[in-house]
Amino acid sequence: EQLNLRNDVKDNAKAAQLRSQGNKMFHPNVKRYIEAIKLYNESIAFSEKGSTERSLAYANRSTICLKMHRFEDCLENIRLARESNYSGEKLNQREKEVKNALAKARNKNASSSKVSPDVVEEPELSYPVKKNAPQVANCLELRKNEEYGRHVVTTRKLKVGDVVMIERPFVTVLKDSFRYVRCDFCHGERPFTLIPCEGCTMAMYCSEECLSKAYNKYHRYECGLLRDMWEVFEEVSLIDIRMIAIAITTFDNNPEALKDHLDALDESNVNGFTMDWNKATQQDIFNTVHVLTTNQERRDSFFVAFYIFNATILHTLVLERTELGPVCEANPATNKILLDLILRYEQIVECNSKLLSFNAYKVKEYVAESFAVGCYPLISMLNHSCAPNVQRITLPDGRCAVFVIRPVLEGSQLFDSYEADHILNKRAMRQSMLSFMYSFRCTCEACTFNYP
Ligand SMILES: C[S@@+](CC[C@H](N)C(=O)[O-])C[C@H]1O[C@@H](n2cnc3c(N)ncnc32)[C@H](O)[C@@H]1O
Repeated sequence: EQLNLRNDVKDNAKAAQLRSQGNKMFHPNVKRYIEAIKLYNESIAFSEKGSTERSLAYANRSTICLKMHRFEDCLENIRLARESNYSGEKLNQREKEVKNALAKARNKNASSSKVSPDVVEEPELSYPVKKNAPQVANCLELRKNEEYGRHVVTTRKLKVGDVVMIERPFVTVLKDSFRYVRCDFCHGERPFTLIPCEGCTMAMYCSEECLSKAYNKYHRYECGLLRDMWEVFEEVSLIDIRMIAIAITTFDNNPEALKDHLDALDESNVNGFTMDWNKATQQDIFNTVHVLTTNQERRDSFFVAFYIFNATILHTLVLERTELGPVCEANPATNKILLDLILRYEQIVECNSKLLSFNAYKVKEYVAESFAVGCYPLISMLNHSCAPNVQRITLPDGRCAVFVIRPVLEGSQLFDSYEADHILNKRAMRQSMLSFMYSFRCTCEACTFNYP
């Protein structure tokens, strides 16, 4: 009650309010079209299916598309508005206008010899791949010791610019500011044509295909919880619930099968560097995430209590609002495993999640802007240094490439930076952040010699 938890429901009045805010941004004296599009999208997400509000928001979005010469997108919005029972005449005129403009643009393109498609160069691994793990160069090995736990070592000398890992994320969640700009499933930037989930106000998709893939892969278990979880705990809890959802769908939506699998799993035998990814099932891949470090034994009891508190709320909501409720009620052992997993993944996310970023152009310089948070099974094996020798770069499709940024000697460990590079942060601040979030005291060269 104190957290003011409530079901996420469509709300046409709120949709109308958001659309009118969008209209203010669209006004000829303001012309902040992207802000307007975001507000129209939020209005679409809040509106009920087939409602006047939804049709008006699509119609307004079509106006912006026309203004921005996005003719195909404009036609798509006209189609969506009509599908939502748009009743006015305005769209007929707009459709004519846009079809003419489109025909002209096509004629112009046909007569122009200059066709310059955007060619994006994709990085490739700089060395032959591991036979069992094509996402990793064959010179990388996973080792384990007292000081660092599991860590990644190179068996050959590496030079600056080498690419040694390119990995797909196991799970990702959009950051708030991109919720009404990017597809919640593929994260493609499609603000002009997003369509909403009909069950919640938090997820929009670039296509029916992504909507249905997301639903089957995880959204059916998170749909009713996302808004509350986001309002109370922000992104971390959203990845947590998404990981639980993926775990359950991986076992054919059967939590009992997941429980049996976990009961039989020997965690000490799971090693993503030696596993055969060419033949790996979804369950094998799930195992590599399930065994990521939680640091639970190193955490202060205050934090463990905090995680338990969060997990209890999430668990209660899952029981109340998803189809897992009756299953858990009938089987206390499954209920317990669900709570254990929520608590475990909350902590896994805390110390293993990475930002997915793109290069944004802001006031005369490019800066890395993060649009999502994700978890990568093998990249999670990289330990931290405030003077790292590798750097992660997000590729357009969400894969993460690991580049060497300082020469690395044969037999040395690869070190990533957990957003605590000595160039950007003072030692005291880095150390307190690392100890708070990752439960270790950093003894890297930058900390030892107090690099400026
Ligand atoms: C993303 S995991 C890295 C892999 C981890 N060593 C393992 O065994 O799973 C992050 C955790 O590794 C440990 N870690 C990372 N960098 C470290 C370092 N420089 N020194 C000691 N421990 C470190 C901390 O426990 C941290 O929370």
